[in-house]
Amino acid sequence: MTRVAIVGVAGRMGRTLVSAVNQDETATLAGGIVEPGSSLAGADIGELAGTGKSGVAAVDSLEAIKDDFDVLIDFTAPKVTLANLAFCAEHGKAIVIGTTGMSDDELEALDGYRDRVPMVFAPNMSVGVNLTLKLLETAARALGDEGYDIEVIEAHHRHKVDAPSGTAIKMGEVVADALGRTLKEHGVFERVGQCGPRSDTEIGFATVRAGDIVGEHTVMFATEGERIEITHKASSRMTFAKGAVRAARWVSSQKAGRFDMQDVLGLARG
Ligand SMILES: NC(=O)C1=CN([C@@H]2O[C@H](COP(=O)(O)OP(=O)(O)OC[C@H]3O[C@@H](n4cnc5c(N)ncnc54)[C@H](OP(=O)(O)O)[C@@H]3O)[C@@H](O)[C@H]2O)C=CC1
Ligand SMILES: O=C(O)C1=N[C@H](C(=O)O)C[C@H](O)C1
Repeated sequence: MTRVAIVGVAGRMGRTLVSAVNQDETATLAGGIVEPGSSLAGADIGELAGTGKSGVAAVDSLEAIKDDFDVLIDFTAPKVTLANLAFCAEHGKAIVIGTTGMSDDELEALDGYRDRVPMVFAPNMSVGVNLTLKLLETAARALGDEGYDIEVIEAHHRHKVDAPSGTAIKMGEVVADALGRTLKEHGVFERVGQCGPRSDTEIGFATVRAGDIVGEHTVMFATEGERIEITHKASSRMTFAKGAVRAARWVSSQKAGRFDMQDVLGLARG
């Protein structure tokens, strides 16, 4: 049994994760953490998630449950995640990180833990998106140098705080990498006013924020006379949560290292 604790347990993903751990026979709910000082500390995390009483009370510090869990699942915010990584390094815990929107400095700080913590870090834990990344690599290799313009379009709910989504950036990186380009040089994240025609090699990003959209991503390869669109649509957060629980199980038997969902799913390059 993998003993799992969930940070941000009252959040959209936190509540879905409680439900996903409950449905998994190989994982057990060992703790739920809310923000320090939160009025939800002490509440039953099953009741918070709407799945019924679990007998596990939310706490507002990891210290309080440090002996109770093996793997932390963290879908919160960059600064919170980095603090939790430091805790995991100090206490010999593994971690699954779904948090997106990290700056370059924050990503560098996260990477600094790769020799001290077994971690899975992925902007999207769904099986479908991770397979889509493979399809994109193939499409980019076949089309990218043949005069096809590449654009990444994503849509999410009105509450999302980072843009473009971590998944959109990852999709852009996969395509750029397959073509020997970088997003630093070729990514175009804003077009407004007299911005001129697109260049042949740029990879453009467009963002929609509206209503309750769970998460949709399209990569478009367009040329004179045709376009190909590769689209993934998530209709339930459960797809991310199930992936995260699968990652928790997988990472619990790994040594220190930075892994992603391609490793968990056996899709990584050989
Ligand atoms: N990798 C993937 O597959 C996916 C990644 N995500 C990413 O996960 C992250 C969270 O998304 P979502 O669940 O929608 O966001 P929410 O805002 O709903 O949830 C975040 C939760 O973290 C809590 N929190 C903030 N600070 C702390 C702290 N110090 N200790 C404990 N809890 C804390 C927040 O509490 P409060 O509200 O009180 O501030 C909130 O409940 C985002 O970065 C999102 O992009 C989302 C879906 C899938
Ligand atoms: O914030 C979300 O909701 C999501 N965030 C992730 C991202 O930024 O890519 C993954 C998913 O699309 C939902």
